[in-house]
Amino acid sequence: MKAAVIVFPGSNREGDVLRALRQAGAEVHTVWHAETELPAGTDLAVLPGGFSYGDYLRCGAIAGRAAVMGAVRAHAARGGLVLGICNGFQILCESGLLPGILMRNANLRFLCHRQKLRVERNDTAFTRAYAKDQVIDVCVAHGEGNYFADEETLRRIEGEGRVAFRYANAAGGIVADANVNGSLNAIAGIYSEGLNVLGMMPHPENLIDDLVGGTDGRGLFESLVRAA
Ligand SMILES: NC(=O)CC[C@H](N)C(=O)O
Repeated sequence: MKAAVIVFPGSNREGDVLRALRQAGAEVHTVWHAETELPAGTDLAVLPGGFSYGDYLRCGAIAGRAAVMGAVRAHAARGGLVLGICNGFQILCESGLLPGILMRNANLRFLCHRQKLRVERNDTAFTRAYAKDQVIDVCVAHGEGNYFADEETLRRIEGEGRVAFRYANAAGGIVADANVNGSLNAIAGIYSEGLNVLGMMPHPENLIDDLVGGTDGRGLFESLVRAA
């Protein structure tokens, strides 16, 4: 599997996601935001976490209009896989590749801690290595992760089974206490209509090694390598 990790000025998780992809067996290339093409034969484009363009305007707003996004959009339109994590999710929403928007966390604080997620479905390229409704441990690290969409969009996303992950408690319960940033319907990640684009706020790439606290994040990268 060939993956292209896009780097913007201010990205800071590109090394983490590169390591997670390599560990799962992918061939990984980094691509600077000013490029207008992805490496030939790219299966997966990854928008990593960070603070692209210093989070000016809104997180991801400037990166969403970067030159490389034309190539990412074309890749997605061909059915190619795209993964956006945290700032990457914000960029996907800002570029129109995914519906809705990420607002300031409800408590107006930057959140940085471990968090449980419920895997809503396991029949996509991103989640085959997990069980449906499995509760996984991930890390959250964001100031603007409060997912919002208008009523009709939300109904469509839910109706089409496009919620990938929800913030949950350890038993998989979707409860107010677990919804750390106030997202609508506790949404932590969503798919595109074709299920080939995934944007998610938490960081699975930061739990891929027992040495740093766990390996629940590995399944996502293993699923992608298997799918490709
Ligand atoms: N870790 C990240 O990608 C952070 C995303 C963004 N800068 C925020 O604070 O919301």
